[in-house]
Amino acid sequence: MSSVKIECILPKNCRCGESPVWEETSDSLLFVDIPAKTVCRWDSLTKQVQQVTLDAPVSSVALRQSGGYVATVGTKFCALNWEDQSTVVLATVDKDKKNNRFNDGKVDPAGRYFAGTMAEETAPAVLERHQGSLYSLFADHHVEKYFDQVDISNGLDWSLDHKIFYYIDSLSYSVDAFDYDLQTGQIFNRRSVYKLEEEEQIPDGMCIDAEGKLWVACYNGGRVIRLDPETGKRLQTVKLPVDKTTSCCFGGKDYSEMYVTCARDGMDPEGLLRQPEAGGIFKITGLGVKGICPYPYAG
Ligand SMILES: O=C(O)[C@H](O)[C@@H](O)[C@H](O)[C@H](O)CO
Ligand SMILES: [Zn+2]
Repeated sequence: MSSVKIECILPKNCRCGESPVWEETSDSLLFVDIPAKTVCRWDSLTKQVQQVTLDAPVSSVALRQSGGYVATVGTKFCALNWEDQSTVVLATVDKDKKNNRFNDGKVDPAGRYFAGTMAEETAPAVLERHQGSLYSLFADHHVEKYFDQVDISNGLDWSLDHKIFYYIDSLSYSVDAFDYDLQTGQIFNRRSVYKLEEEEQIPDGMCIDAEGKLWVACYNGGRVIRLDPETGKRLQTVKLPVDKTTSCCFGGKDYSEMYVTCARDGMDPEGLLRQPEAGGIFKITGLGVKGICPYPYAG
């Protein structure tokens, strides 16, 4: 029986922490603070955090095969050079939707950078609906659009055999699956694999573990849940001392630790007194299951 331990490893006051990604080569955790327009890198050995501030909300970050990172910034897919803090725009989406921005993004096993958009929120989960779309940036920098009518494009990951794409549109309160063609990057046959229960609140970021089970961060639910996408059953709930848990990834030695981001925005003063670690980065150990390493963008 494993004993689960949860600790705040970085008291960060993120307004909306998101997109945790483990970088093995630097023993670091990358993440973003969306409204603060920052990409952060926490070195697990020195415990130091470095950050780069960009010129628009940055909603996800990913590794890049050729070095440095890629990030979704406003409605642009960008390359990010960490050393000189410069960005290069690789592609722009939603040009006709001035109030839109990207939200969560992740690289597929073939190196395509998937990310979806949403209308800018006036308050957490309050926004003009059906404005978002799901896209991916191929290695040659062309963009494909999969579908529109998305409310809040959020968590995404792929099955271990690369044949299924899992996706969350938060306001559907559902974790969905598509058949996935890794060769072409096409998706087919959408269906729901899990509907959130009321106390689980809003499904946000997601990652898969080495047993093919899904971990979903529940915004306002203060927890991550482990799901079996084959049976549609919840296998485990891990509660955190903060309500606005936004995303999760595996990292650390052998990907045996889970890192969780969360938000402060939308909390009232009383809530912030009760949950002073809101906006910090959390580490969960003792889960007894490992994750898999993140795929780097191929372009
Ligand atoms: O982190 C995200 O994905 C969004 O950008 C956030 O704003 C919240 O999570 C959302 O409001 C809850 O659905
Ligand atoms: Zn999210």
